[in-house]
Amino acid sequence: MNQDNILDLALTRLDEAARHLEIDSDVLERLKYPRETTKVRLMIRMDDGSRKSFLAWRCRYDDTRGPTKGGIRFHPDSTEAEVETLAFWMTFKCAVMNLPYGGGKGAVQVDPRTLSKAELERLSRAYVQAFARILGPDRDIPAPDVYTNAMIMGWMADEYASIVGQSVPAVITGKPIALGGSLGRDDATARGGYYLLRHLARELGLRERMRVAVQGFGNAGQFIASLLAADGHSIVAVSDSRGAVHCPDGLHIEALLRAKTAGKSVTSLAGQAGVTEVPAEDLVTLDCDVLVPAALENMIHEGNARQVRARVILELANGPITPEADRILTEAGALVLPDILANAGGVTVSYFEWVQNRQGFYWTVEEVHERLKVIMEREGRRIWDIAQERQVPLRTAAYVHALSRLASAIEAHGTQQFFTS
Ligand SMILES: NC(=O)c1ccc[n+]([C@@H]2O[C@H](COP(=O)([O-])OP(=O)(O)OC[C@H]3O[C@@H](n4cnc5c(N)ncnc54)[C@H](O)[C@@H]3O)[C@@H](O)[C@H]2O)c1
Repeated sequence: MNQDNILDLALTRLDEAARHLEIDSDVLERLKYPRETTKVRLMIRMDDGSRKSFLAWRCRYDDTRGPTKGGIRFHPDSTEAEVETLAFWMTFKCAVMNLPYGGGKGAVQVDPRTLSKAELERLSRAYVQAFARILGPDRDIPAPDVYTNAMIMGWMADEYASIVGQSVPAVITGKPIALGGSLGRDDATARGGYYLLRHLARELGLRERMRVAVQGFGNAGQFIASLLAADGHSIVAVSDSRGAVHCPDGLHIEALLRAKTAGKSVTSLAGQAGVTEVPAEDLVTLDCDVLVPAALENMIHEGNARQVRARVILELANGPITPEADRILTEAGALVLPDILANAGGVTVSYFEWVQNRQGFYWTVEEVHERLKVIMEREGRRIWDIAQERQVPLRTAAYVHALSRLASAIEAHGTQQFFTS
């Protein structure tokens, strides 16, 4: 995702939502641009004694509803435009879920697989040193994203504590449990999507035993497959970067998980009873009731959208459907549960972690699940109702819902009408 116009493309969602609401022009002026994007060059010592530099960014897109919140990605293709687009999405995701946060995002342009563990630690600490004046539990709160994890968050929290001279666990979420992480954070994204799907199953016209295809068998993909399989649904296909496997009677999830734990591809199951290997790109076109994109951006595009046979798509990945593909799917009658709602379970449990850190009082996993369920069902229902009332796709309804919350917060500071009347 490194085209220069990706933020412009993302902003078309804002314009579309604005057409359904009567909002002050101040609101759009505020939301059309990121509040601040800081770019730095991080310099670290490599294991061989040399020094190497890496570009890094932190964007705080909008903080009207609270401190900015969003992950840090370590990826060789990261760009400033991508960071700003992801921060824009976070602004809307937090508003959809009514979390008291604005949206932010960060990135380092690096392939972390080329670094040793010690170099990775130095890079993570250098990121916090560079951005410490922007970060803070009431200012900007990072979390993991692509190729960053709980250990990296632990190093970052530790570095922040040394800079400010005290432990401040609420400055970063997605930490290891031993350092103040929340129970239930590991499967939160998938679990949120699972609660949403279960809650709206009747309205979505889903049958009691669904056939599900999952694209991307990583964190989000493995957990959603396990949760749905445990309820008796059939996972008919899964894919990873190396290929896909298909079994119309349902794949054996435990065997797939074992293969991944052993470092093998899902395709290693091919050849077992009824299991065939198919090219990874064919997964989205297979016959199923629910398609779950849980890999990367732009996987469903103009070139394959017409072949999608699923009637319901649960977007666990961020931005897996291009705007053209979205139009094709909507015209064909597919129902897309959009990313800013469907994968918001992750940031919601991050919010729970921040709350627990600030209270110094920790919840059981059952409490985390119950609170997540309540929020997913409440906001999912509201978005379903908006879509029905206004006869718009669920994605537009989610943006309308978020924009009305953002507009109320921005307008509460006084609108043009207030100052001129
Ligand atoms: N993990 C979270 O909490 C979280 C929260 C919100 C959104 N998301 C989004 O969900 C998506 C997946 O995140 P994750 O944390 O599960 O990442 P991950 O790295 O654990 O898993 C990604 C999976 O996608 C597979 N993949 C890569 N290219 C593929 C291809 N061409 N075809 C099929 N599979 C391919 C990889 O092999 C891997 O199995 C991303 O878009 C991420 O932004 C994740």
